[in-house]
Amino acid sequence: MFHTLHPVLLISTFVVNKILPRTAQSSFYIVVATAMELATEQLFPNSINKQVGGSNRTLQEVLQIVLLGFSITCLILSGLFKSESDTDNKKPNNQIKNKNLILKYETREYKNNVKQYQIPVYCGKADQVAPLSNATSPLHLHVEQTLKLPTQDIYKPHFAKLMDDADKLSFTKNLFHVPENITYMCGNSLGLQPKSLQAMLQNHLDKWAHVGVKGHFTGDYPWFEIEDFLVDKMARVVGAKPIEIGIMNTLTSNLHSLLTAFYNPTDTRYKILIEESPFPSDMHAITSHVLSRRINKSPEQVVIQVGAKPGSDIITTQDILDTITQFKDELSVVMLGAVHFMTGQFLDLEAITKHAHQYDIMVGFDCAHAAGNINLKLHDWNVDFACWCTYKYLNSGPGNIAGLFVHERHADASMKELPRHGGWWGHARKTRFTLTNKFIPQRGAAGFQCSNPSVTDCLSLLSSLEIFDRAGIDALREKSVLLTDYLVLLLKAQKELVGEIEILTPSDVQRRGCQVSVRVLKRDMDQVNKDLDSRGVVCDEREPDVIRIAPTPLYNTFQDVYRVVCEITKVFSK
Ligand SMILES: Cc1ncc(COP(=O)(O)O)c(C=O)c1O
Ligand SMILES: Nc1ccccc1C(=O)C[C@H](N)C(=O)O
Repeated sequence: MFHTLHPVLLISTFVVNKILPRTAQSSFYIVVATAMELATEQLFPNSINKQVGGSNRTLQEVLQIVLLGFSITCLILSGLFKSESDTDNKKPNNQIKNKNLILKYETREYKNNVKQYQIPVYCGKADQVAPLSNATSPLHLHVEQTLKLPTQDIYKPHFAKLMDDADKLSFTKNLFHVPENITYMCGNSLGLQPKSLQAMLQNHLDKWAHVGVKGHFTGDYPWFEIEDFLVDKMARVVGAKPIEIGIMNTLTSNLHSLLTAFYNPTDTRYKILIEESPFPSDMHAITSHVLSRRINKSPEQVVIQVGAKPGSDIITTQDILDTITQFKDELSVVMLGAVHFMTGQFLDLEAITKHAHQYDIMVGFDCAHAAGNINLKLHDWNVDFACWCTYKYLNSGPGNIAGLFVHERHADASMKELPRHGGWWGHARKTRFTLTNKFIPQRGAAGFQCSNPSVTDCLSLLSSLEIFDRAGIDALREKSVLLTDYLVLLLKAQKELVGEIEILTPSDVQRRGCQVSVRVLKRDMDQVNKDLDSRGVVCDEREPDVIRIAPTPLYNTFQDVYRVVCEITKVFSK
């Protein structure tokens, strides 16, 4: 049928079908047909009613038949050329369009964040779709779907305010003392003070002043069971069951207790795997165990380290798994930093644990930079043990009491299976005061306690955990992903920063928390940090050349992030 049609008819039909929605096309052809009939009447007024040739039809009737045929042909053809506007009406839900932009989404599951995000896989003008280079982030999705803005607005100054206005968690900032005239981005080192703490501590001091020793068993928070007020809340923050949580000591001393229990060197299995540049305290703890156990091996023979490939700062999961496989018969324990203090890389705890368990290797993590930062699932990921401090993202104050996790499956282990540093607070509560000399540990992580905890420490932690309960760790993580995504996006967009800085932290949101580590390439890092400080931006630095910036969802805003990037840009523009 095609080859009999006039090319003009084909082209005009194609154009009309591309431009008009189907509903408008039929009206268009009827108008064209009527216009042609009217034009014939005007041009040939004398011939219009005459009979054509030998037939008994007038010219007008013949014209009407021809034009009707023309309209029907055009309508048939319209089915062959799909209109852009028609696809708009039946828009598949993985595609978003506005006047200038077409974005196509692909659903990706972020198992560690639980949530499913749709990631834009290409972006461009409707007729020249191009791969999207830097729009692979949940922030873009949030913008398109929640704020209904074109993604290019992300770089405009009013955007940060729009994000803050849309933030369901904006109420939490006011629950903290935020230093005046400062943009504080240092929750990775020390969290801010909850406003509720002062009254809590004052009540505690008043109670102590008024009732003395009776305070152990009286008042709102009887000191004898003070940790009970924290355990459930802490369990929710790190994805654990209450039986798996201990509130005690400090991070490094908890790591020592856990190594005593879980590091069980034998003649053949005595090695410990740790990352190449761990926080020094972790390495000190491990090497001191090698010496104190008198296992007749040097730390060099015991400690295996896995690092990033040359030229990279990031350790690949595959390299960790391969190292475990390589030393599978000699490894006793894998002990890694869940979020690396320097690079901000978040390891795949679940994959590492699963892999090591195949070879009966115990797996533990230092969660100093992960607790309160990432919505951990320590129970579900089957981690054997973990420890963390509470003064960073958990805002309990400098040097405060720490957390410890021991998986439920070890809850009833005997002292022989999991030796614990005995102490009366870890002893079964009912007989704690019978002063028996036989140590019977409490079930679960509580059995790792030694001494009665500092009540001021516990209340300090409680004031922050109450805020976590109000906000919810999943919602906080969701905001954190957007905040940090925004920071990275803005940093990458500043032409003044090109060649001046390099971002170390993984770009994949699954593999990082809120912290972004930036390497200062040409300038003196210490001077850069001082300049930021003088401009009211508080970050921190790690030798030799890294600045750490941690937008913290509890008290940082999108406007804070915008301001920090402006100040960083000014420092590097000098
Ligand atoms: C990863 C890591 N591990 C261990 C520590 C030491 O913690 P603490 O002094 O509370 O024992 C820190 C920070 O101080 C840390 O960042
Ligand atoms: N507790 C401190 C006391 C003084 C100075 C720093 C700290 C830190 O916590 C540093 C942090 N652990 C880090 O990731 O570098």
